[in-house]
Amino acid sequence: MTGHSRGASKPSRPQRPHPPRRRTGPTRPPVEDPARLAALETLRAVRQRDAYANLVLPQMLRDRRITGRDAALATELTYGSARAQGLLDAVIEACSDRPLSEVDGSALDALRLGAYQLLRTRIPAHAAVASTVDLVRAELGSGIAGFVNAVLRRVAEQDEAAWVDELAPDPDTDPIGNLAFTHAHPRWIAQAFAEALGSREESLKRALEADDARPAVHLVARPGEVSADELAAITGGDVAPYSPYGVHLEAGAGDPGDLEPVREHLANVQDEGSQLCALALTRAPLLSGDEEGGDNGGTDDRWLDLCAGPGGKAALLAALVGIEGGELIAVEKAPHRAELVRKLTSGLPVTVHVADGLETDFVEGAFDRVLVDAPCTGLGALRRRPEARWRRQPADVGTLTKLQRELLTEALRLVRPGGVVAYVVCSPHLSETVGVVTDVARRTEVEVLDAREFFPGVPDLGEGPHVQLWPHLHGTDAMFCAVLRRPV
Ligand SMILES: C[S@@+](CC[C@H](N)C(=O)[O-])C[C@H]1O[C@@H](n2cnc3c(N)ncnc32)[C@H](O)[C@@H]1O
Repeated sequence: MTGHSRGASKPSRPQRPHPPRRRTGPTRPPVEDPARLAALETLRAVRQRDAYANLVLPQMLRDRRITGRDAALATELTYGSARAQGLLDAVIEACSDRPLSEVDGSALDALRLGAYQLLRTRIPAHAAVASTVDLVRAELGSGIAGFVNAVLRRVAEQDEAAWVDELAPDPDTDPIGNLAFTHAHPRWIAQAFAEALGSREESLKRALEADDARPAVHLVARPGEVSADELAAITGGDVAPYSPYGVHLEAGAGDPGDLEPVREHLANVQDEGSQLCALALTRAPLLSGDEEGGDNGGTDDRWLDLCAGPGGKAALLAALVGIEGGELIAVEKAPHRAELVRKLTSGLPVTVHVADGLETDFVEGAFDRVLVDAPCTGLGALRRRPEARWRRQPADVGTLTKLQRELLTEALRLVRPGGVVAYVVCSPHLSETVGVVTDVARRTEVEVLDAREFFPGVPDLGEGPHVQLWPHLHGTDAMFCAVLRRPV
């Protein structure tokens, strides 16, 4: 994250007349430090092989039998360091005698881990520096350990607020850049949020803050099997505010995959926003396709999920259509993700097709309701995918919007006259949301419904007709949902 400093030149190294602030605390931690080692190795996997921290770390913790406080510490340090990477890198670079591009990758992982502890945790500075340097010495040798020690000591000379003050773009001339830096987001993402929010700075600040916080885990109770009240009682969670099937668990409440209702397929892990978007598809009124049918709706028993993997929404939709004796067809292009759909929907009336949604054998008008939960940048779920914000690039948007438009157009061909299509993305980026829907609606004969009607009880839905959810307003991922009906 270079280019965040106020001037064109690199900021001069801070020269502190006073001794560092945080020099107290426990003595050096033991070299045996499974939590930090797991964090360091996960950060390395993320950097070297584009791994996902939230898949690598839980597996590593299980394999190494790291539990309790150590597991909590490893999780906090890994996800926190991955999330704050751009901010940490700017500080590290300001404290280093060489550009980041010349720093050994493994040393950089360790520096991020150390800087995160210094700037964003209550771990005493001495312990943060010493434990990181010990790891580096053991793994990379004394030479690099000396470099890491020197940089981290400089990082420790001031707190996060002071570093932000020194390194962030000027709030008067670049308010979005300043907020992006402060809340550890790439500038282009903060810009995309600002455009979706209508450029109100206070909203952007709240959106970025919420995006930077550790999210609660949400569960969905399987309709017809268990109620949200029962699921909340079993798991110790709270009934969700908007989804009738939702339950919120406390942030950091352990691995939800270990919960009995999840193991027994009575519940899945699913963000409440995803639940609401799937439910919106089921709530939109159909029109009859026959000439005399008026608005009695006609058939409503064949639903399609055109981009189903890994299957969260498919499971909810299938449970609901199954109650009325209908079925869900789930299409997924990636075979391994289609397998996840099969697992997640076992016992439900679902047929899974491994196919490209643009090239299926289905005849035109074969379905009553179609969900297009299109591949997207995922900018709406950054809080759940720690490293994603630094991996995504602005160029990804153009490739994705082309596919999104094609999938939505195909969904409108596959739905019957009078049937409905929900277009959903986990992103607030206007190109992926309003841009796609507006473009397709201009080329296709379609009725754009006011999607807000299908989110009953949910506040702050703006002027419509589409719905954009936000972490800071709704406690959900930033899901977007448009509902379109094919004219009869
Ligand atoms: C946003 S995810 C869907 C999430 C899913 N609906 C859920 O709730 O679990 C998009 C999925 O579309 C799949 N996909 C991408 N291109 C596709 C295509 N052309 N046809 C069908 N599926 C596709 C991706 O592999 C990915 O699994």
